[in-house]
Amino acid sequence: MMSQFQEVLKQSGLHPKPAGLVLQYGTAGFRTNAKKLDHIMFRMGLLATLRSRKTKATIGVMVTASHNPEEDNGVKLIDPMGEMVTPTWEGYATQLANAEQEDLLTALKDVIEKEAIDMSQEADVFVGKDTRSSSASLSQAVMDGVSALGGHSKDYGLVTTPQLHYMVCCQNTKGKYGDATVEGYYSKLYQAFIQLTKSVLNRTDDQKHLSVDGANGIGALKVREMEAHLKKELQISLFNDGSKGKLNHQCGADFVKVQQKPPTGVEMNPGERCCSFDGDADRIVYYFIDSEGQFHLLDGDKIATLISTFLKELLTQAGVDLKMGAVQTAYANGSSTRYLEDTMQVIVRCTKTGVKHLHHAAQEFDIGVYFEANGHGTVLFSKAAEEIIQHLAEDANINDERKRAARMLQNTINVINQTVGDAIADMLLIEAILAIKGMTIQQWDSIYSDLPNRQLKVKVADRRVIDTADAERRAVSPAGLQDAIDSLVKKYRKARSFVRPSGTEDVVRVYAEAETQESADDLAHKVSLAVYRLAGGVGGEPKQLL
Ligand SMILES: CC(=O)N[C@H]1[C@@H](OP(=O)(O)O)O[C@H](CO)[C@@H](O)[C@@H]1O
Ligand SMILES: [Mg+2]
Repeated sequence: MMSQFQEVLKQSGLHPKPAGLVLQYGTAGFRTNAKKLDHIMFRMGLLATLRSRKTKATIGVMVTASHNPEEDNGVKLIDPMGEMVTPTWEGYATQLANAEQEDLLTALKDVIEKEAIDMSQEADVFVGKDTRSSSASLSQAVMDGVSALGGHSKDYGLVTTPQLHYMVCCQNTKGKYGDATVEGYYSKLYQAFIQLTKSVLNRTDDQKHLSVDGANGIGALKVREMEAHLKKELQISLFNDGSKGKLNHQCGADFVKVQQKPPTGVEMNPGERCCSFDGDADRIVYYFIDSEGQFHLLDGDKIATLISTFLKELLTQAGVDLKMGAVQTAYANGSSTRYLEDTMQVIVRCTKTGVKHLHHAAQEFDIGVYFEANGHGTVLFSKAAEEIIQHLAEDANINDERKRAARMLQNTINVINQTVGDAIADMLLIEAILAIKGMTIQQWDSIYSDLPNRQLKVKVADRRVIDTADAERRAVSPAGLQDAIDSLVKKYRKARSFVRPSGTEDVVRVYAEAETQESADDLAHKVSLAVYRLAGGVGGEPKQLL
């Protein structure tokens, strides 16, 4: 044990912390300019090793900054079942990250003591990285941290974030969830996809075709890898594959969602289905242009609706009574919530932003469909629900329709990545649903109409002055801000607006929706001004959108 600490001391000198630098484990781990992250990575290697000893299971560490610029990087920890690391340990991550060089051992020993960790336990850590130029050396720093504390690391190299979550879950369930290899991942997903679509006759090449914007990131590489398996049942045209463009630059799911326009680098013909991944392939959005050249976005809300409709129909056909719910955040378009609740009669929950909150809420249902509006989401099936479905699929005494539906539910379970939102898995499920329902993207889009909306950012001196309640839908501080928002919202029809400090960027986010785009833009702008004035805005006043 003594020698482990000496090793940490020695090794940490090679990954020194810049004095005074303070970073926080936020919504999606640590995320900032890559140059500031070497010590963080080393220390997260240390922490993952402790977490592995504590849980007696394999822990994952993913090096990525998702949709953020190529110059940035980040790191997130994955718990044994493939879920985000538990909040207490996020706190340890922050403590460890911010300990000055000379205090590192004390901070480390503090965690060991608080958690009563047996340092003689084995420790295993799976490490993955995205395609950023800084990712190679940063993931090496993670592995240096693991080995300094006597843990074993396995380097998966270039993988998507959801692939690494999947590996961790497979490993800790001893293969019950699948094989902990990239090959195992593809084979599980594509077999389920082929099973789902095999009964659909006469699909034309047009129906099988999908354009994918890989955001010049890891998702593009992985789509290429998987393509061969799909046996032409899905014919992908891949754009922004990383061969020339810059990661996430004018492309990718976040760009398309926030800008509400097509990415650069994608050839689009009217009516053709297109989708965009983000930089670590845990988000997906769909879109198309119509014959008038107008752009239509099908975001996480539309995806959640499509999947919920499909599952509800299958449950009815299979004749099983399982409690299904949908989980959204305040960013969900009001029309989607109304459609799910009123038309589909599905229970809808609203949580704070951040996948861990949605994931947690979705676990309350037999079948929980959760999606952030930005396209991050998946479906969770309770163990009981999986068992009921499996029994039904194998039951010799039920009619063909019920059996067919039960088998489809089974294949849906297999195609989806239940550990975390997964662009590739979600894409396969969506493509299968559209094929089975014989639906075009236009038909999908017309299930309900989005309310026009706008997202803006405001820079303030300290975004922590904004405190929110009611799943971030109301600002409780600073004084007067919520009143100001309320009186602005009243001036527009079908309007809603809220503000919250971002957990990944040093900004306050403003969201507004209303009956017309002009009203949504105007409301978002006026709320931005209120934030600027009441919450310590810096730089120039927010300008009216042109
Ligand atoms: C409005 C929005 O899209 N916010 C995103 C963004 O979080 P912020 O806390 O809003 O910066 O990044 C998170 C991590 O990727 C994602 O979970 C979340 O949905
Ligand atoms: Mg991402």
